[in-house]
Amino acid sequence: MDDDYLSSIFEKYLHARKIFKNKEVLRHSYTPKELPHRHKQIDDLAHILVPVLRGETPSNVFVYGKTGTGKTVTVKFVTEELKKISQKYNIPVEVIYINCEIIDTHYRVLARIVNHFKEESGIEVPLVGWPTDEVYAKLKEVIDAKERFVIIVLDEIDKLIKKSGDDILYSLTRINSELSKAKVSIIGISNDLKFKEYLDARVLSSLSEEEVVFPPYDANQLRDILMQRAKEAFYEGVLDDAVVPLCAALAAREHGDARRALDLLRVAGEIAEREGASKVTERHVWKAQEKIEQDTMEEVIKTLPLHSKVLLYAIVMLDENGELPANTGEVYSIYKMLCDSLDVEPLTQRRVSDLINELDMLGIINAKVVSKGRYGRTKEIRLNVTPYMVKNIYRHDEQVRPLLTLSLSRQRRLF
Ligand SMILES: Nc1ncnc2c1ncn2[C@@H]1O[C@H](COP(=O)(O)OP(=O)(O)OP(=O)(O)O)[C@@H](O)[C@H]1O
Repeated sequence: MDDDYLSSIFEKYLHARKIFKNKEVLRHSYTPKELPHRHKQIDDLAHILVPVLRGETPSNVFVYGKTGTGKTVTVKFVTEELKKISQKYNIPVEVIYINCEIIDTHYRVLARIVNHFKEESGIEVPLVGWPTDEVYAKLKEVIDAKERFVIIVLDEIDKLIKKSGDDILYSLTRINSELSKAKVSIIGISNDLKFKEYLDARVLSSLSEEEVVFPPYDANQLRDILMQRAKEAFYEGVLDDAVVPLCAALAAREHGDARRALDLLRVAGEIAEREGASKVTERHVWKAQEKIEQDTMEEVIKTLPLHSKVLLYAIVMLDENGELPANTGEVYSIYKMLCDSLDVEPLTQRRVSDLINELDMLGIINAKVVSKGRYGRTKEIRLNVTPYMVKNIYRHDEQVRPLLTLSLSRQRRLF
């Protein structure tokens, strides 16, 4: 790269029209002051929590709806307001927000609650090491130190239950009978309704004393949400008229996900900025869509289990050798060779056939069943991502990195 090239990049940036006035407004962590199209849910939650202001314990609530429907932001919005108003009237309310995707064990949830009060109690539980019973006893002690309401928000509660079972909910939903001064209420949030099956019937009924449902947004609603955020995020006149409706329409297709809509708008702006463009146009939105899809796919591939990664690499090798579409048997024989070179025990062909279906469902490959007349039916397997993408991911993955040095013809000669 020479000096001229670099200085031309700087010049371009310097003279480019500014796109973002405040990009933070489009980030997931930003809580907007208004939440269009969530009045009903805000109202429902407010009515469920209002007993606090009269000195009564609110019911537990189960909040559910698909991803990006505004559950977290609405619960935070309502509980923040509740805190403000309770302070005004000197009613002691503590809200403890716990993201169970990160804090995902019984022990860690209890520790997080105890540590919320550490300044007041002087007690801090380490991240590991204490017997769980002892942490629970401390939790009761610190919570019950005074008369107050404690609202515990368990966001992504399904992750906690799947990983650690429902003991934690069993304890927390019964805790009020063991306290003398404080009162505890739980707000559980989830985008996965199936997790209810993992719950004991009594736990489920006390968690869902009240339920608040968040339906997906439609394209018009997403447009309003984006418009409101776009006004603060972009300079005036920078967004082409078609940009917001297109972001809204694309995200509405993805089960009405406001997070996706905001990401599309932000990434489209970033792409326009990088190009030195003076306006964000539909073309930038389409590019943003492509980039987000690629990033999501990369994330999915990164988190595949080992055997699926090996299997995918067998398909990549066949693709690079011009041998796709292939059938399950052909893919299986390469997969076995690759397992051998990694020193891992291969799975059976039947199990691998299931993994092929899973990769197909994830959109990484295409496995179409075709009829071969009297020879029965077989699968035609094709790759849906580029070999380049897969190799790039595997380069940073110790377990499968050795596969990158193998060549198909050499492997075949060896076996
Ligand atoms: N009505 C709304 N008005 C403004 N912004 C919204 C609205 N609904 C959602 N958002 C924004 O969309 C993004 C996703 O919302 P949120 O995190 O609350 O979704 P969620 O339902 O909790 O999703 P998940 O189940 O994936 O956690 C956030 O950036 C949030 O600020």
